Amino acid sequence: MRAGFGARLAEAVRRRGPLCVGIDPHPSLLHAWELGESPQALERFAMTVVEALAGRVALLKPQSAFFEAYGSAGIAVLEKVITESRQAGALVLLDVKRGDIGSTMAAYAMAYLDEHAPLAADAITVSPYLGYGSLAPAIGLAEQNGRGVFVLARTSNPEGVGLQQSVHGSGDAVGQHIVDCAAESNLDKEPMGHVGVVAGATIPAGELDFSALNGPILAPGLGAQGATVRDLKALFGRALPNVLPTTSRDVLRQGPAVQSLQDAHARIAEDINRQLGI
Ligand SMILES: O=c1ccn([C@@H]2O[C@H](COP(=O)(O)O)[C@@H](O)[C@H]2O)c(=O)[nH]1
Repeated sequence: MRAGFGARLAEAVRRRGPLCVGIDPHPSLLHAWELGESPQALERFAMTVVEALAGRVALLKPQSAFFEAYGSAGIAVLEKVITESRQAGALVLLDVKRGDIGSTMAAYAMAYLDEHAPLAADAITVSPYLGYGSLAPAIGLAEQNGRGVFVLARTSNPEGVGLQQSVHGSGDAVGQHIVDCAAESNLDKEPMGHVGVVAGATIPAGELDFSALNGPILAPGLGAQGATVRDLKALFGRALPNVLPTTSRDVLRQGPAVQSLQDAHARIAEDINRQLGI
């Protein structure tokens, strides 16, 4: 039986470091790489990133939207990205941000977290807007299969502030409430649980308390969205060992040469290690 996602992630980060790289085939990047826009271009782009980084990073994060845009041909490329990244030793966090009523959530769970699903990833992102409880089928199936989920708590985009800082019925801000719900799911799990949260690297320091989380924190927003490695230190404090700093465009812009992608990853990873000691 596969070990729990928390244990698998902790081991991967110990070996390869915490920096997660996103595979976001923006049309503008496909053009910058002189590939044009087609399913073949999508495949060339995505598989170049896999070739460059799947043997080096703990976690790759394909952004599903950019693959879905090409219909079934794009989904076929996404399947290949997931399979080959995992074969090269990277864990795959599929950024699909799914969320629905429980019975439909169960179908999403089967699509991405079941052993035999063509798009099965090591973890997926999920949205708690229909209530944290509605995510139970995904949280349950993930645990059963040694996989994980990352729940949006406080996103990196400026539009998220009003909703995520508003006060929930519990009396806490919505973002903090989600962190606390995830903490409950992770209670007593060693070395940490399989329910992570997403907290943007762009949010103000001190807004969220992660002390009880006992799970991973995905921190997007580095680089293209303006956050710096230095921001992470103030923002996450003692929770830093659980943080997975994440960047997509900052690395992808350096392509198409495999070596340039690897150099960009190494530069940011070194900066994280030097400044944060993680
Ligand atoms: O709060 C969030 C949640 C997810 N994302 C995703 O991460 C990447 C960021 O890409 P960059 O090029 O490094 O800006 C992208 O796929 C987003 O959908 C996020 O940015 N913020």
